[in-house]
Amino acid sequence: MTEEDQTSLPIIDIGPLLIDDSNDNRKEETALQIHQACRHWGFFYVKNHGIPMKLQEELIEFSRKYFSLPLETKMQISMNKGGRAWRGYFPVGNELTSGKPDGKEGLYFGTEIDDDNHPKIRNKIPLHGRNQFPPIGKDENEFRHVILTYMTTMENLGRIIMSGLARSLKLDVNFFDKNYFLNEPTCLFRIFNYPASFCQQEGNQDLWGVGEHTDYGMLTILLQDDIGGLQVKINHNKWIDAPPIPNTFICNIGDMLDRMTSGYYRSTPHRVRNLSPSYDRLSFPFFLDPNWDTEILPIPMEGITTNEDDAENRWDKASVHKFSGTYGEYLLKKVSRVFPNLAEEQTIIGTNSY
Ligand SMILES: O=C(O)CCC(=O)C(=O)O
Ligand SMILES: [Fe+2]
Repeated sequence: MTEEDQTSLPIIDIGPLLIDDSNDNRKEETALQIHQACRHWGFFYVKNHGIPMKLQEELIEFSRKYFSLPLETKMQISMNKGGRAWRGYFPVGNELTSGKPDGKEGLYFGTEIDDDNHPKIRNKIPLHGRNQFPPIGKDENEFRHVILTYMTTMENLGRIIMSGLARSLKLDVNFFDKNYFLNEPTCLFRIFNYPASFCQQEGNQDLWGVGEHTDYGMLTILLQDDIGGLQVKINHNKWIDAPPIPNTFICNIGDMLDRMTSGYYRSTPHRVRNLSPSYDRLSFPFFLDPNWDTEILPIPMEGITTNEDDAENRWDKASVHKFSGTYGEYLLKKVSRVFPNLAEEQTIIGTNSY
């Protein structure tokens, strides 16, 4: 099948990766499917992932309750109250993914660090710290508990998928843990609400819920509700839909994996537009990224033809193969650019060097 013929993303049964048995054949079969998906698409669905339906439903239900609150109530946990951790709520239009305001509002979370003596806090490292949780649920901690449980569950799932991805590259199954996560991956979690009919409104016709972009890190695991609107660019000008499929997650590889594999696995551009005239769309991307302090060096790819020549064709014209430094430095510059106002407040505006 040529790429032109393909109109839907593959669905991979990752059940074998979850089972700890000595028979590796089924794991290798899953790894082969991951290999094909990453080579052709950079995107795939996973099923048989083991994440309880109840947890997914609670997350969706509490989020819907929160976003339906009046703006001034939501602003009580706005991102600029979250200080250097850059956590909390941002209203529609505040994030500029591809230089233009996005038609979405959202909540930003990361690994919860509430110990002021933690080295990252003492050293005033941005994007680390306490979360701001919406006071939703029977008691004020109920949504908090669901979010933290979901994040832990996603981190575990992400590591399992990365073990399959390591197999798919003929690497040791713990390769990414040992070399890039170092027991402390950078985990970011976002909850987005794309208001109904935003992009159809007067003056908004050329805006997107999220404009074309690639993800910064290694692996994104996305839960979406049943509205749809995610589109994936499968070659230079062809976009296909990535519709919701019950009890699956969508995975996609980010720029760091593109860089580590010297372009063998590409990070694929995607974008979102909620076309529903009457229903808001919820989505829940979880980002499993390298350790903050790790330098992202390419993996030796023996016997594989790689391709680092990407800048000209990329959505941002910036090569992921030409920066030097740690993942934290890379991420900070990227995030500063999509939230310029916040970056100015924190005086951590990034340069345009990559
Ligand atoms: O909302 C979605 O479906 C995708 C969001 C996304 O692409 C992102 O946050 O990077
Ligand atoms: Fe994305």
